[in-house]
Amino acid sequence: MKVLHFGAGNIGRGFIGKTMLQSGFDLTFTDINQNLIDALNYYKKYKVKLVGYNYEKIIDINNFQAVNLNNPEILNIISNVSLITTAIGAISLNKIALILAKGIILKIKLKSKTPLNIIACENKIQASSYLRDIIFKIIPIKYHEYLNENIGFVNCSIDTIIPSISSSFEKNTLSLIAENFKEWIVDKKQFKGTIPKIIDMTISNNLKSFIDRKILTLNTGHAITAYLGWIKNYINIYESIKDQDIKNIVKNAMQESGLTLIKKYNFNQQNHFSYIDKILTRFQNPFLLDKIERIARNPLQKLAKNERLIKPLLLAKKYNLSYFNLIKGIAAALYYRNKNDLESMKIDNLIKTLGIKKTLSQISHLQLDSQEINLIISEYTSINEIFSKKLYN
Ligand SMILES: NC(=O)c1ccc[n+]([C@@H]2O[C@H](COP(=O)([O-])OP(=O)(O)OC[C@H]3O[C@@H](n4cnc5c(N)ncnc54)[C@H](O)[C@@H]3O)[C@@H](O)[C@H]2O)c1
Ligand SMILES: O=P(O)(O)OC[C@@H](O)[C@@H](O)[C@H](O)[C@H](O)CO
Repeated sequence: MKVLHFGAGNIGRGFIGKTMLQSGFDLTFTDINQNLIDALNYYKKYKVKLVGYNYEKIIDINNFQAVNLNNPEILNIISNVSLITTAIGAISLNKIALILAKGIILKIKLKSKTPLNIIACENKIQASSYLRDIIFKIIPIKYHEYLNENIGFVNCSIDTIIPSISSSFEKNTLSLIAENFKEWIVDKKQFKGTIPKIIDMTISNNLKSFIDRKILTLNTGHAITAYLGWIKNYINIYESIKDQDIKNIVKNAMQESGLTLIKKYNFNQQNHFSYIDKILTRFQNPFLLDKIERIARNPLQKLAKNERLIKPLLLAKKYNLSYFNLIKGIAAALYYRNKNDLESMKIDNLIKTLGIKKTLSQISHLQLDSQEINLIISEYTSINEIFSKKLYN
């Protein structure tokens, strides 16, 4: 089976590319970073080192192609593959929609009847449906029947931690370190044609709860670990989570979010709290060297209403549950300032122009004089007394 993967970054090379090749597929990577495409074509191989507690395994990855997204050949490839996956960052999905639409129109003109499934493997709730809506707006209505019959937009939940590696464990800069844990769950109902047999991919009839479970637990806790750790000048996630004050806030915030999920989906509380403890152990993995900067990236996105920090807060409010530790995490996110992160600098500018309250209301769509916004602001102003503030690196 032919597969095209958008985004040859950490998860693209370290998990999806690896998985597709191990499943015996013909894989092409595409990316906007020409240096990366050149490196993939030069080395023609890389290694993924899987690390866990008392576990290490090196996997050789080879037999793939790599093409720049701007290479005109990409349209032929899109029209010809049966599976497309993406891992480019949720905010970039709208940037690939046009090229995907053009490739699909070419496929229609070539009278292809081979189903194409598209799986957006981003940390965004129902990312493939989001991409589908944009593509449907671009492609003329006369082709929509074809799209409904032949193009599957398959939502997924994807969980495996793959850090950005600054010093590789070997000369080939494409090689990566990844954690041994992996969980990739896709929605059974959204596939067109036969569901491909992909190793490490689990098919579910109940995906919505799995997506919320992952993003509103792991990513909620990860983000809070990063923002609190940044304030305390830690570099890596494992250092931050080793700090008992931070760990307490993170664990309590994950449990606050967890109690909303238990209420919403009727999860078993003991199982869900064990799931939280397992995630905390994963954050503590010292072999990953996962930088706080990677986890804290794009705070504007992370502070959005439907995202990992605000969504559990609103759910807790709805169900009349406690949310004080989530408030601490949100306040910490507002402190994130990193010159390498444009979104954090945008938040800084907004705070300077609008003040903290209006900024937060604008970013998160919380009501200006709501109880939760007042609690966040109060935490924001007092956070400096608890931790040593660090505004610029
Ligand atoms: N790394 C992880 O641990 C992990 C785990 C689960 C999910 N994710 C999700 O996967 C996505 C990618 O994360 P990552 O850590 O691999 O990031 P990354 O920055 O390492 O990789 C992203 C890649 O996408 C490329 N890209 C960006 N815009 C593009 C475009 N318009 N067209 C083609 N390529 C483009 C970039 O050049 C880069 O190579 C994110 O949505 C992230 O939330 C990451
Ligand atoms: O990729 P982001 O920016 O949405 O979130 C950063 C990390 O929390 C994330 O990449 C995790 O490592 C991943 O979601 C683990 O499954």
